[in-house]
Amino acid sequence: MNINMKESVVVAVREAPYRNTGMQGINDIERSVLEFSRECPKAVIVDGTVYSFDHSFDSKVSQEQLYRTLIHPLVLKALAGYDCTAMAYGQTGTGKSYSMGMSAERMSEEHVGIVPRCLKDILKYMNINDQKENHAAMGEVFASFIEVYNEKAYDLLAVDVNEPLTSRTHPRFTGGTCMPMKSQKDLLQILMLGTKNRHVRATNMNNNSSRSHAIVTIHIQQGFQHSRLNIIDLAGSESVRRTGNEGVARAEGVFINMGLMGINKVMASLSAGRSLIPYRESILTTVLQASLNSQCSLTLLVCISPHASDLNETLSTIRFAKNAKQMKITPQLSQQIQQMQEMHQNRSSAQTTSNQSITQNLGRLLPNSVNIRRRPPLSSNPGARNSFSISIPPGAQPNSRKRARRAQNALLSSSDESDTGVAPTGVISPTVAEFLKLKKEYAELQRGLRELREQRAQPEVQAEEPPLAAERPQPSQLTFREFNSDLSSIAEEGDAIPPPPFRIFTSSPTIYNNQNAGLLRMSGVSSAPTASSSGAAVAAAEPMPGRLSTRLNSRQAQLIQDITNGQDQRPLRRSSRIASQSGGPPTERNEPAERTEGNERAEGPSQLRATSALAAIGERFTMDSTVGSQRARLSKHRAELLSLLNTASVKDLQALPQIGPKTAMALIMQRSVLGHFRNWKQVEKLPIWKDISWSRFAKAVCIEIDP
Ligand SMILES: Nc1ncnc2c1ncn2[C@@H]1O[C@H](COP(=O)(O)OP(=O)(O)OP(=O)(O)O)[C@@H](O)[C@H]1O
Repeated sequence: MNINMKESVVVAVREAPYRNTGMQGINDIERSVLEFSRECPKAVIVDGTVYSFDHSFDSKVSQEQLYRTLIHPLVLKALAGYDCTAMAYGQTGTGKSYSMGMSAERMSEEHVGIVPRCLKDILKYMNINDQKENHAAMGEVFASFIEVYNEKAYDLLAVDVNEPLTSRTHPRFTGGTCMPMKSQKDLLQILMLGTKNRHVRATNMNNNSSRSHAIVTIHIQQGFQHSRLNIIDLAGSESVRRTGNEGVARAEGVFINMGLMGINKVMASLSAGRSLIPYRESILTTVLQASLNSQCSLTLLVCISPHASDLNETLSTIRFAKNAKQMKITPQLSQQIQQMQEMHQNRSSAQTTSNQSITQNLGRLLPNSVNIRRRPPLSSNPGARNSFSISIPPGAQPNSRKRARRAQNALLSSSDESDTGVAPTGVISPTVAEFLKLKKEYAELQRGLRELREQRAQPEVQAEEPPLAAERPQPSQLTFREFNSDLSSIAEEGDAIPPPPFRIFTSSPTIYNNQNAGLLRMSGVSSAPTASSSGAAVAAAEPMPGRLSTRLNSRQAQLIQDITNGQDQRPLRRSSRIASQSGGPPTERNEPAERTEGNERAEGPSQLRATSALAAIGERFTMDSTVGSQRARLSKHRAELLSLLNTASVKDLQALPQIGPKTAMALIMQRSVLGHFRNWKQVEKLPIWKDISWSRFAKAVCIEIDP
């Protein structure tokens, strides 16, 4: 098959089948306003006027035929490293969700839609299967599922789906949870999870009308190359008069139309070849910035109704399709990939001078004022990759700093020897089943905490009951216990802690996530001019299951404190004081912490997590106990603290004693290079500790005590 990689916009129309009128269950017998002619297979005749597109499909077209003709070329492009988008647009009830295959319902093969078919082909082409040791695999595939509902974006795979990723007040979008895909079953599971959480409602026009715009993104990672296939099911444009919606449904309709209008404006600007595209006018376009831009191949499927009563909407949809065709898009491999390819070539062509060529390549990116120098490999870690550093003069302009940082990230990823391999080291990809298990545990934990709070809120009832901790094992406590026994056993094996198990693709090269900075930069909203700062990105990726362990620990700390200490006012360490000032443990997402005078310093859940973990540390070491249990507690503590070090952001790290901004930054950089810290010995040998700073730190966080 010949694929034109440079073909920019492909537009196709699909006729919807007749829908039931709802009047005594008789089929609609209106005359169809659509005609399709054999002589002109790419055209559709709407009420006598001919409109030509790249493809036109009547209502008899099968799902397979639609996929093969329209989407399969896009899949091949995505596999070749191009970012691609398939988008369905049209009036409500015309079969957009059906075509896209967003549903996880069991259905016969003939009804399976675009998303599962795409994934099936991608997995097939990349030789990926769910066998444990899959050496033949040519890369990795991940999928995320996001919806935009009422001008807020939600991660449908997040631990807490009610927490918006972005809203009018917080418009930064950094992408959603990415789950590894090894089989169709994995996809089915995330579709089930996503569609269960997605907003749908019965309206006059559709029994199962999507009230949100949904985006499934399939990330394809092949060595240093990362491309995305975005599959977008837009909610149907609707006329409030015809749908007869009232109240919430009516408001939803307004938001749906607002998002669609935003897309129209973006498309008009791209058609006019303007450099300033109004992505910020709606949350939908903010989220779609990575999928709807001048470099991303677009295939638009417009679904139109054959009913005469829908003629106005059909004509409006046709106009939309015509405008889309005018868009000036030049699909190209992202600059990042080009750079990486260039570097790769340089490296393989001259092995001995490889580092020089990387430096030279990067040198071109950098302003003259910024110097690159190469550091020797970390002697303590035999597997450590060569590390580089870029020194930025204090007076450098903000732009120079930005470019330097970008180059530093590229440098880090290029110095990663795994960049030509399948996966970056230090990242474990959990299965969907593992994720669901974690999610269930988290739900149990929340329930347990809720029950606990309720009981604490009723002291008189509680007084009649036996003490809570001794009497009734809460589901959350059980979870904690299991979780801790895992941690302890890991700790006993030499403090080895698994790295954060989940990978989040974010829009910006956040220091937090830059284990493979090149990869991260290419994902999410790749070229967002308002790329988020590391802190913001961490906050936006908050429901990141990879940091669930830290969340569990802080919850645990709270639970233990609640049960054992009650209102105990023992003096705490500095960090613990911060925790207590900040109003204690993190609150649940839907119940923001009350802002009191004292807790103003606690700036976010991640900060709270770090500080409350420290509170737990303080508590743990002031309690009397036997030597044996102290030893167990110490290994648990060391393991937990190491886990914190492996997951915390720059800001979180600064909550630890003896860690200032510079050390925090250096720790994060080292973590990025190494993948993760395997044990405390490795941390101790890092070149970041000056003179006696390590021993001070170790003393302050109680990890050097040998019980
Ligand atoms: N080509 C088709 N073949 C068989 N059934 C179809 C076809 N197109 C749509 N349907 C059916 O029509 C109904 C409405 O379709 P769907 O929910 O996909 O519409 P929609 O455009 O996504 O609507 P909304 O925008 O309100 O979400 C569904 O029951 C779907 O199964």
